[in-house]
Amino acid sequence: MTEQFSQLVHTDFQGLGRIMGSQTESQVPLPAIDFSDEHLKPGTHKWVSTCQAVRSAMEDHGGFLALYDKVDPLLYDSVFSAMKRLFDLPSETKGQKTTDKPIFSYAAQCPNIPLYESIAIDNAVSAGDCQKYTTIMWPQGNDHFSESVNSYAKKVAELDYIVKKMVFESYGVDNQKHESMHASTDYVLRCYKYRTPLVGETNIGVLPHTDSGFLTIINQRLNGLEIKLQDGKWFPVEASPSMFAVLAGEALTVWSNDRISACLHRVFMNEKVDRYSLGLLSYAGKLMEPQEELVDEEHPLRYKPFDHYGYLRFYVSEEGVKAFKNGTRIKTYCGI
Ligand SMILES: O=C(O)CCC(=O)C(=O)O
Ligand SMILES: [Fe+2]
Repeated sequence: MTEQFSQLVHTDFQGLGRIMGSQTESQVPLPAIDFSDEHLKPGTHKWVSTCQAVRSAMEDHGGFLALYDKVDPLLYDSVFSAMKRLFDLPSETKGQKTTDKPIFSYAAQCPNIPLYESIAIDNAVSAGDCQKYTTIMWPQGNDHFSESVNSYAKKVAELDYIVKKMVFESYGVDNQKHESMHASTDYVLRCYKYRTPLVGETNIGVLPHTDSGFLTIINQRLNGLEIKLQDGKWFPVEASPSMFAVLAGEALTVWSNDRISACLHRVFMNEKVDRYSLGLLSYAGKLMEPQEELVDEEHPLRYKPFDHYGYLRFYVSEEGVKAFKNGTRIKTYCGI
């Protein structure tokens, strides 16, 4: 892992660790929203009611479960077996530089989350970029890897596109703005592996945290992901090929001028086999600001224009780490 990320994970999660321990499992579920219905088309009743459900879940919990059947179970098996082979490569191979963007392309052996390992594939929705990434990891080539990763990322990006279109529409923000943001969105496919704990070792996979992107869409191979609900309880997400946890990241908080808080989530390792999961994260490639439709007397402007990659660089700076400990990272970076 990069030294910077190690420091970030180490210090970040020390502060967050205090949140844990006093919470019990939630009895009220996180809303599950159906995106598999073929009648879910813009303009229909179903579309309008789904937009409302998305907005409510985002405002209440910072996320929801999407039931989405466009990732075929065979593709799900294929991409997770490709991931396993990626993680089986030597650390020096996985740790190679694959992008200039500050997206923490490889993280492992973080002192306070020893089970966690994570790899990021930049712009996985592009067949060419998947191929490029694959050739760095396997100079002899690995078509199974690049093809399954690219097909998977494209399917999940379709869900990301629909969810964002609905969020924009639910707040009365023009669809043109959505299209323009979509055109400059960078998608990163992040793969996670958690080894089983040794005797006496922690079963914490990742301590409670929020993500720095706009949306994160997680699909897990094994249970372990938990989401903090409005009532303060933790909701455990069930693993399934057609169940995706859609989580608001800090960029969505800025976009929404604080109407939507980033989703707090964590991972536990409760099983006796390694856990794999996948997250499609989206970053704004262009400067982004709170939507004017979401600024009024009751909701005065809370953020300055936001440079997403600037934020990722700030994230690992001394000031960023300090702000994180105080729970003010996004505010310190671009708050008014
Ligand atoms: O493994 C998961 O399901 C989520 C991991 C995660 O939240 C993260 O690393 O940001
Ligand atoms: Fe996360």
